[in-house]
Order: sequence, then C-alpha cells, then structure tokens
Amino acid sequence: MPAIHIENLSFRYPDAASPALSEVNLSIQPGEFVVITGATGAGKSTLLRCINGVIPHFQPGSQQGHVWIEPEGQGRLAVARIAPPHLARLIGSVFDDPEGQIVSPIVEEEIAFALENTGVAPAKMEARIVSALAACGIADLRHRPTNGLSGGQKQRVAIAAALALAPSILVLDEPTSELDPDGTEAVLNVLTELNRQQGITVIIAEQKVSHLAPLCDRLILLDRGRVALEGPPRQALLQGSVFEKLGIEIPAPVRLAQALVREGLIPTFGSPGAPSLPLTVDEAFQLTRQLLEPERPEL
Ligand SMILES: Nc1ncnc2c1ncn2[C@@H]1O[C@H](COP(=O)(O)OP(=O)(O)OP(=O)(O)O)[C@@H](O)[C@H]1O
Repeated sequence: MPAIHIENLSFRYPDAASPALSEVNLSIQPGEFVVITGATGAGKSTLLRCINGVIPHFQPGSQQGHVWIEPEGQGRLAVARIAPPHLARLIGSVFDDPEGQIVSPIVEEEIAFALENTGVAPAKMEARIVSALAACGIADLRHRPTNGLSGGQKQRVAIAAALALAPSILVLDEPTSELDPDGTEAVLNVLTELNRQQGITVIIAEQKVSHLAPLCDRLILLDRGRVALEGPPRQALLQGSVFEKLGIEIPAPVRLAQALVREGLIPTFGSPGAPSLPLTVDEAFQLTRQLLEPERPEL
C-alpha cells in the first residue's frame, strides 16, 4: 500500500494561462525518500502543496484528479477531505525560509506551539518535545532564543516542530536553499536519520540534486507540470542529458563518469560489464582508481 497515491492530478492557479500540474500520476511508498526536481516554475512546490493539503484547503484554483494518503491503520484518505488540523498531524511540512516559519521566541515554545495548535494533550507534550529535539540533534538548543540561531539550527527547529506531531510523512520545500554547507549537511543528516531510523517518508522539492542524489531512493523530474522522468537516482541520472536540457545541473561525479565513457575508458553505463554510476566523490575516486590500477583491490 503506498503512503501517497496521486492519480491524474492537474492543477491551475486562478487566472493562470497554463496549468501548474498536468496529469501527474505517482505512488510513493511508506519509508521512501523521494526528491522532486525541475527548473523554476516546473511545479515542484505546487505538487508538494497538493500532497500536504495546502491545495485545496488554503489555495484556490482548479484541481482535477486525486491525491490520497494512506496512514498506517487508517485506510486510504483523500487529502481534499481531511480537515487541516488532522492533516498537519499526518504530514509535516517544512519550507525554504527558516525565518518565515518560526514564530516563537524560544526553541521549546516553537515546538509546544505546534503541539497546542493541533490539540495534543498537555500530558503528552514533554515527551514529544524531548524526542523531537533529540531526533534533530538539537536537544542542547531547547532553551535558546530562536533569533540567535544559525540558519541550519533554525531549519532543524522547524523540522523538530513538524516532527513533534508524529507525522508519517515529511514534505520539505527547498529546505537547504538558504543554508551554508555546514547547515545543509546537518539538515540532510537529520532527514536521512529520520528516514532510515524511524521509517518516515521524506519528500523534498529541490532544484539542485547533487547533495540529495546519493541519499534518496527516487528522483522525480518535473517539466512544465508533467513528470518527465523518474527512477532510482543511479538509473534516472543515466539520462543526464534530460536533466541538463531542463536546466538541472547533474552531480559532478556523474559528469566525470560520462567523460570517461565518452573517451572510451569505461563501457557505457547500463551495458554489460559496466560499473555502477558514481554519485559521490568517493565513488568517482574508486572508479578512477580501478581504471588507473586495475590490479589493486578495492578499498
Ligand atoms: N500562488 C500562485 N498563483 C499563481 N501562479 C502560481 C502560484 N504559485 C506558483 N504559480 C505558478 O505555477 C507554476 C508552478 O510553480 P511552482 O512554484 O509550483 O514551481 P516550482 O518548480 O516550485 O518553482 P521554483 O523552483 O521557482 O520554486 C509556475 O508557472 C508559477 O508561476
């Protein structure tokens, strides 16, 4: 049973000349880590809004098709028919701007605020706050003022606030776009842990895929509101030219590997005897070393 099932979904904003999404069909499995990518205006944020219920509950427009979620033990529920406070407990949402989504002066109050807003009983709050902060690696920030935090810390507070509601699905819209490399790494580590340790389904919309390709189970490439390509990252990025044509930069290790194929130094990826496509610098290093020193055992 998929965690999310999207069937023939189309959406047009009021007065828009063309639809933001057209006939999207997708199933996302429980515990999957999915990255939705595409150029500016491709429809990434709109798709996330259809999943977390901002569309149709808060954003008007014309929608066709269906978005269902299937929380464990609750059967298949149409997002359009779930009341927003209940939806917020099923699907946590985090946006690109940590400043814009934090409203409380102190970290623990920010998390308590999310719990109060969705009617969590006061007796359950302490345990939820402690475990959400711990899961995001920010237990030490509990009593800190939110306005003194770095971007990466703020973003982890925002994730903790969403997580305290115990959702089975987290959707994040460009969660690292405002962060420096350290903040990006800290946030991606937290998301990877939540996905692997707690089985939370993670869906990230992001234009830049280099950091995420090695972490995710599936890349979904949107082009003008349609799914242009989808698959496990090593498989999807074999069609690197499709990404580049749509303005999405492919990871440097993939570019290096493509150059090795072009020079005839290694077989075409996907053909018999070919190595697997490297997604990280370490994997590209191993591939290059095997070429230079074929007799030497792998590290
Ligand atoms: N609130 C809105 N009202 C009208 N049109 C909108 C609105 N939000 C987005 N659009 C339009 O819908 C289309 C898809 O936008 P969307 O924000 O989903 O794309 P995106 O892939 O997330 O882009 P970006 O990477 O720039 O965030 C674009 O043509 C955009 O201009």
